[in-house]
Amino acid sequence: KNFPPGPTPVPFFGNLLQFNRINPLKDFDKFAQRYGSIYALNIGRQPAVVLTGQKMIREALITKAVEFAGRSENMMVSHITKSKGVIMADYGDSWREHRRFALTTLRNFGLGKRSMEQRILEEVKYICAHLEESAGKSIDPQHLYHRAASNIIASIIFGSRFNYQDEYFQTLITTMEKLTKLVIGPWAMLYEIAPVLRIFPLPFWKAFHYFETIRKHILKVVDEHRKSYVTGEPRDVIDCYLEEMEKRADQRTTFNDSEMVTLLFDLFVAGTDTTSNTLRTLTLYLMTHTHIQEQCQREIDEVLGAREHVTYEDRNAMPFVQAVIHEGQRVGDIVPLSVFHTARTDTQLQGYSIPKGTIIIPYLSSALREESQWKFPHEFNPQNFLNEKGEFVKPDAFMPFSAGSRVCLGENLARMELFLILVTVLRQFRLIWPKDAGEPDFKYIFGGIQSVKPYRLTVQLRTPEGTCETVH
Ligand code: HEM
Repeated sequence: KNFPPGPTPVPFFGNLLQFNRINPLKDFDKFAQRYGSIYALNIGRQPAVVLTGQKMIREALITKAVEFAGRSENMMVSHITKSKGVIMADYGDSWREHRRFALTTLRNFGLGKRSMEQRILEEVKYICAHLEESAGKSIDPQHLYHRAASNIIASIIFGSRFNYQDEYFQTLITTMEKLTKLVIGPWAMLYEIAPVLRIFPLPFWKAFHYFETIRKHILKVVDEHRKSYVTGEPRDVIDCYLEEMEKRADQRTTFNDSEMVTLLFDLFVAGTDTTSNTLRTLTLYLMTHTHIQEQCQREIDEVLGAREHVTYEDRNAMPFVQAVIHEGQRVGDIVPLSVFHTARTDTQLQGYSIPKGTIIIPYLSSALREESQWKFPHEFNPQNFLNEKGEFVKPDAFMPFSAGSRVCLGENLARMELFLILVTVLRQFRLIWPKDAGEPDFKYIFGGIQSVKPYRLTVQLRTPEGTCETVH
């Protein structure tokens, strides 16, 4: 009663068949035009509410943050992770304590001697070395960015980066990729809408097996850490977690090995494709908008001069580069439907009744290209983030990290990575759309984490002295 309006569902599938499987976002827009900024859907038998536009999303996720901060227990991924860790953990003590722990630890000073910035800059050297080797040839930057983003997380979690050919690293990454594909694919959907199928050996069983492989991999590293860690001298997130467990040993605590494994898994999964897909989108736009690329390079050269490294602090002196990165995130639209929330209690939104347990879908893309909020909603234009004085400004509708109490906890790390990687790469290389590559395609492959289609890139060293430090 008094539930928001929406398209009529059919038995078993709900409204799922009314969405285009290749790109359902147009259908989300179509329903918003018909029913307004809040409308109802059925995902199978599960009632859901879609929030469209920055005002509606903010009202639910910020003004009523606690009411809408739940997570569903009925998704395949929550069954695989047993709702532990952070991403799929329901609102409660364990989620709160682990979120707080992760946020504190990810801050610069939480990880011992090597700061976050140093860890990122170390990885940037490898990116540049790879690009330098490829100068003049055309390459697909997908793997390079993906491995770099995974390695930054690996260095934070495990204490060291991996050689790109390392067998352990390869297995971990490929198993995670296979698992991610399954949990956001059609088999997961079937698992969720037809529980009766769960007993049959269908491909979704593989997802549980993959998680088990990852769990064992991570536990092996945790055991090694247990033997070598020194209290008061944490090298990485694992050491910090072990220390926290020791501190809490006498109290009732939610900290234990299986929560730790899922938290590490969460950080790895959430921090890899998101950042690397954003870098791919930005690279594509910079290659094909050379005047914007050159303006970034002029600003970078002016601010850095002969200095060896960029620092994160430099962003304050680079409003244009900042605007370009934010614009890349806006058009990149990497997590279009956020991670679904649930209503934790019976509540109200815009005068409608939302019963406890309703799935809440924050349609983040709708805010990122909302016509009333942006000067140029449908084009790649850094002016969206610059005022008339050329200063950097961030409009309220910029919410690629979502908002409220569940807002992405890796936001600062992601922003630091994007800035340090992009500035270093642009300082040393010219990014060129290969002559024989035809017309660039800016269309997306839809997904829980969205990406542009694969493309090829050519790089050229900008100046003779702009070579990278050699790494072995
Ligand atoms: C450009 C990069 C990134 C984007 C666009 C992004 C976006 C998001 C979004 C939209 C959510 C869902 C928030 C919600 O439920 O409302 C999220 C959650 C999360 N992200 Fe990110 N993310 C990025 C990078 C990262 C990185 C680098 C990490 C880890 C180090 C990370 C860790 C997480 C975690 C743990 C959550 C779950 C938070 C919770 O449920 O309390 N993300 N992210």
